[in-house]
Formats: sequence, C-alpha cells, structure tokens
Amino acid sequence: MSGRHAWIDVSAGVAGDMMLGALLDAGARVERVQAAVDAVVPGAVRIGFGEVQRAGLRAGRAYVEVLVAEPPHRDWRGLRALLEAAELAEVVRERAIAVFARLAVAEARVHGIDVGDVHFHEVGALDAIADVVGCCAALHDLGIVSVSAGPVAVGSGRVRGAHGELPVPVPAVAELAIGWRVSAGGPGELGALGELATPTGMALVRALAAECGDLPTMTVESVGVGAGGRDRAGRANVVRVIVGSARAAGPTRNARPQETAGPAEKAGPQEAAGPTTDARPQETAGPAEKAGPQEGAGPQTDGSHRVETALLLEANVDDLDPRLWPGVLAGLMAAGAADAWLVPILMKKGRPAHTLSVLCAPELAEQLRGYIFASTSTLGVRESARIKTPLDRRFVPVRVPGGRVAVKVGSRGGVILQVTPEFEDVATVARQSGRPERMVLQEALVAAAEAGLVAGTAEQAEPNGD
Ligand SMILES: O=C([S-])c1cc(C(=O)S)c[n+]([C@@H]2O[C@H](COP(=O)(O)O)[C@@H](O)[C@H]2O)c1
Ligand code: NI
Repeated sequence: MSGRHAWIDVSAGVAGDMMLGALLDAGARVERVQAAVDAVVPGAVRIGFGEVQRAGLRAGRAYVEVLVAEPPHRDWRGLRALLEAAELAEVVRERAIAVFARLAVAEARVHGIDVGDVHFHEVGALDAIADVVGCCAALHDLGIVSVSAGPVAVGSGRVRGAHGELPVPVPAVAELAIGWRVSAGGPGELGALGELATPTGMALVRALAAECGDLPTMTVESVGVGAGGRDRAGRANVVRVIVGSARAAGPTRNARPQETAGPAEKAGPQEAAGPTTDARPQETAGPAEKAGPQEGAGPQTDGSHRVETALLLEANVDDLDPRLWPGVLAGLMAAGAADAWLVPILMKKGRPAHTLSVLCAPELAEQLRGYIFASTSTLGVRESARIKTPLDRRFVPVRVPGGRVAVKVGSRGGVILQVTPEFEDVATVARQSGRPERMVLQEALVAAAEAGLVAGTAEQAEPNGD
C-alpha cells in the first residue's frame, strides 16, 4: 500500500484527550480540528493545545473547554444523527461514527440494553465528541490513510465514575479489548495503576487501528506525544503517534483515501481542501498525495461521476429464530454498516431461509463479520467488492413547528435530484409535539422547498436552511 501510516504507542494507556494531543503534536492543525468539532456541536467547545511535562518528558496537551452550561446527554441514535447531519469530510464522519458505534456496542453489552438506547453519560459529553471528532479530523489533516497500534496498557485497581466504583479495566474497556492485546501495564513497584485506558481511548484504538502490532517498517515523518491529565514519576503518562510513509506492507482495511467530494465541500475551505498538501509533517512530500483513487477503498472519480468501493457481506441462514432478525439488522446499522437487509429465499432441500446482506466500508468489515457470527447462526460469511455511484450528498437542517429536521439533499452535476427529510428526525418531532408523522413530513418538505431545496433545480451555494 502507499499513503501515510500512523502507528500508535499506547503502552502507557490511552484516553481521548491523549490521542488528540498526540495527533496535534504530530502536526495536525488545531483550527482544522476545531472546525470539524464545530460542524457537529457548533460553538459548544473550544479546543486548545499546549506543552507540558510528563515524568520529565515534553508532551503536547489537548484541552477541551466546554462552553455550554448544561451539555445535553445523548443516546447513540441521537449522536449518530448529529454526526450524519454534520458537514464533515466523509472520511471524518465515517471514522467518528465507527468510533462511537464501537463504544455503543460495548456499552450495550455491558449494560444489557439495545445499542440504539445506549445513553452516553460521561462518554457522550461534549468533551468526548470533541476528542473523537477531533482525532478523526486530525488524522484527515495529517493525510493518514491507515493506522495500527501496539498492545494497550489498561491499568489496575478501581475507579469511581457515574456507575459508582468500577473495577479496572472498566467494563466498557474490557469489552472493547476483545480481540486486542492488553495488559495491566505496569511493573508491581508502580503500585495500583488506576485507569490507564478509558472507554473513549480504547474505542478510538479499536475503530481506527486495523491491527495490533509493533512499529511497522516505514520512513518516519513526524512524532507526536500526547499527555494525559495525570503526571506520575516513573513513567510518562502519554500516547505517542509515529507518522510515516511508504509502508512496504500492512493493514489495508483502514486505508481511506482523502475525500474528493461530498459534504466536505460545504464545510468551508479548510475542510474541502484536503490535508495532503499543507499539513505540517508533509513538507517532505511523502506519498500521501498519491493516496487517492488508486487506494480503491473509498470514493473515486472516473471523470464523469464519483464511484465508491464498498464491501458486501452475505450469509444464507435457515435456522435463526425469526424474532431475532430485527435486532440483528439494528445492531449492524448501529455498528457502522452503510445498509443491512434480508431477502427471503428458498434454499437447498426446499428450506425457506433468508439472505442477510450487509454493505459496509472496507475498514468496518472485520468488525461486522464478527457481529454477524456472534448474532446469527451462520457458519460462514462470503463477501464481494461492490462499486457504488453515490449522489453528492449533504444535510440541511430546516425548522418545523416543534423542532428541527435534517433534510438529505442528493445532487449530481450541481442539480438537485433528491430532497428527503430524515425520517428519524420527523418521528422525533412528531413524538415530541404530539402531531402525526405525516404532517411533520409534509412540513419538512415545505420548509426545504422554502429554503430553495427543490428537485430538478440547481444547487444554491448557501441554501437558507435553519
Ligand atoms: O458513561 C459510561 S456508561 C461509562 C461507562 C463505563 C464503563 O466501563 S461501563 C466507564 N465510564 C467511565 O467514565 C469515565 C470517562 O470515560 P471517557 O471514555 O469519556 O474518557 C472513565 O473514567 C470511564 O471509566 C463511563
Ligand atoms: Ni457504562
């Protein structure tokens, strides 16, 4: 593969702010990170960056200042809608959704609830959104197309949180660790280590890194060191990110070329420009500039329209309790699938059965394969690469009586072809305002038309959305 690679050293633990600090220290620009976070939660947080000492070593420290008095607590459904509606580069959106999907699946398992109902308490607070979206934006800014990481030090002892006292690794971290090498992380003389890996940090590692391993062979371009809040003698409480190019071989599942079109174009010049030409560590003209269409794992353009490569995972199943299927489909969507559906079939020996089909970004395939094996009775998952031609897509929020609805606008060659209110938003407003969904849907379409979003007309530079 070609393209810039990041290897993350999490041998002293990992938290969202440590990872963000390391990526900023490696050269990601704080204003790019701030712009991406503002696209999700406008005006809600301010991100700062400075230098501190950790056990005698210099480290970058990311600061997230929450600017709103009472940050809302969100469930995964709401947070996902927020990320989908935000004007982000598509690769940033996909990575951020993948991270939170990981967290949601882990929390659902720990608390024994449906994935969509996971309430994000601490991990859903604004600083976690800032950390996750910030890290994904920083990777984008650095032109990083693939990530790997070492084994994670998770800590030991007990910690106090929203759930009272928790054993370390805390339950969500233990769940997120399945399939990854971890250790408590310390020689005995350091005493009880406390919580070295937080759920957000662990979810970042699991969703962004394609494999667990040592530093790969590559030409190093920059090194970032990100400090955690605590400073204790004996070991620097830091995450290190080593950014390099021209890996001879390695994980391609997480390789994402830079976006060339889509919502990013509306996100102001800094998001649209793509990171590969002006991110600081790229002064040596590494190969990330070439990490575009040839990667094959994301949007490309053939000169006339954009195409995307996606994976289609499939399994024929004839012996699953049919009552389980709705939960399987919902779980796959919550875990980051682009789409998941069932088709009734007649199998060998005349057995009625279903084909489960799951469309996903290549880097999510391993996670979703695991989900299919865990939640259905299939003995195998087959897969094929699919080429998709997406419309240029963006979301415009419109105001209706009782709330706001995101309207999905699909266009091609600058002409609007589809104007579709997000039904989840319609249902929420209908529920909250006590009016029929049909009426709210109609109101959203009228509001969209008033904002200049009409099928068959040219895209306006700035629609008058809410
Ligand atoms: O908010 C929830 S549900 C939560 C769950 C768990 C579990 O392990 S379950 C742990 N925590 C603790 O919250 C803080 C903050 O975590 P971040 O990931 O937001 O940094 C941390 O101490 C976790 O152990 C919260
Ligand atoms: Ni929890």
